[in-house]
Amino acid sequence: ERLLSHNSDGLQLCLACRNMQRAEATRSHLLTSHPAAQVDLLQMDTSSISSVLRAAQEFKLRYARLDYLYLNAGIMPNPQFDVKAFVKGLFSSNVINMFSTGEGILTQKDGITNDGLQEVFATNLFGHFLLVRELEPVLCHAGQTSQLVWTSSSNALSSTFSLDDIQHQKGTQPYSSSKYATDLLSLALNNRYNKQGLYSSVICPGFMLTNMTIGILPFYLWKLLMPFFLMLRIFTNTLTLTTYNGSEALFWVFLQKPESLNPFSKYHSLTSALGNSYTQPHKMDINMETSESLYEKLLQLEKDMRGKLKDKEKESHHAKETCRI
Ligand SMILES: NC(=O)C1=CN([C@@H]2O[C@H](COP(=O)(O)OP(=O)(O)OC[C@H]3O[C@@H](n4cnc5c(N)ncnc54)[C@H](OP(=O)(O)O)[C@@H]3O)[C@@H](O)[C@H]2O)C=CC1
Ligand SMILES: CC(C)CCC[C@@H](C)[C@H]1CC[C@H]2C3=C(CC[C@]12C)[C@@]1(C)CCC(=O)C[C@@H]1CC3
Repeated sequence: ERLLSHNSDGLQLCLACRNMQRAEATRSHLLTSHPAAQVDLLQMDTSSISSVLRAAQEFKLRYARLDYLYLNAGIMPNPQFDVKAFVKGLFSSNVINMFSTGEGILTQKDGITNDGLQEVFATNLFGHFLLVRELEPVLCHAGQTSQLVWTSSSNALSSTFSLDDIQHQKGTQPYSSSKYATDLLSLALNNRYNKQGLYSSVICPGFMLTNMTIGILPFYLWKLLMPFFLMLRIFTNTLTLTTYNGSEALFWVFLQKPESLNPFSKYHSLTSALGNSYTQPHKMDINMETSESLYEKLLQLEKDMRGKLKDKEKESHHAKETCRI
């Protein structure tokens, strides 16, 4: 919506969504305020390898070029709020950090996808990684730049991520781990693709009340807490609260020259106590060595998963042939 308000003439949007009914509703909403806008839809479920491959194929048939790819889809399933850790945090010197990152007070219950991957990892990271790899021909063009924009989080914590368990099978903070892996992956992509004109940046929308976070507490409690959160903005500017404020950095990045952005920075949407939104970079807690190791592991996993998919296709082809005989 913000992109269209800025430039609805020259912009062609393609919304890649898992739920076509919701996608249609979004498209209608955008067309109501911007009747001349070009808004296309594409069905894609980032948690499913075959869906991502199909969507990428379809995209390449429809379009010759992709200038901006917003990698925003994300889940935080079954969030559990640790009241004890929260109360302890309230009386510690870490209290502001707790409200801006959610560190130490949230855990999740992860699931397994049909491909056999951890659901949070597959949805938040691996599906997007595959998509970027598949869309390389439309993203990399001589003499032109393209940009990947990842929605990461202030909850991306190195303590929750391990190179020995990139899917976070063993822990209880898959969300945080997937977001830290996002930061690492963006750096590795810059390292590999900048020469071909493809740049990657990471943003953090701050804390917003959305479908993802609303279930953490009962709805009436959020309502009651709203004045408290607005007051807290005096101490931390990370409480963006609305999606409009949260999208500030996503929009800001669109306006920048990709070459001018720092691959080690995360661009934060922030909102001041007076309600003004702005974007500020913060250095990420990442290094090139870990980022390259993660990239190698993702490439290996991609190879394994493609192998499995081929075997499945062969099996079903064989079953069909046997049926015919
Ligand atoms: N809310 C917050 O405070 C923060 C959010 N973020 C990040 O912002 C991003 C947006 O989240 P937010 O707006 O808060 O939450 P929402 O749940 O409102 O949005 C998440 C979006 O991702 C889509 N999505 C989820 N899973 C899949 C999938 N498998 N395939 C395709 N699309 C999928 C959802 O589709 P559908 O409509 O079908 O559900 C939805 O549109 C996420 O990456 C999140 O991690 C980061 C920091 C803070
Ligand atoms: C008075 C209390 C009951 C208030 C509790 C508030 C917390 C539930 C929230 C405070 C900071 C929030 C936060 C997130 C979730 C909800 C809080 C912990 C995120 C972890 C959501 C997902 C993200 O990507 C980052 C957010 C950081 C802040």
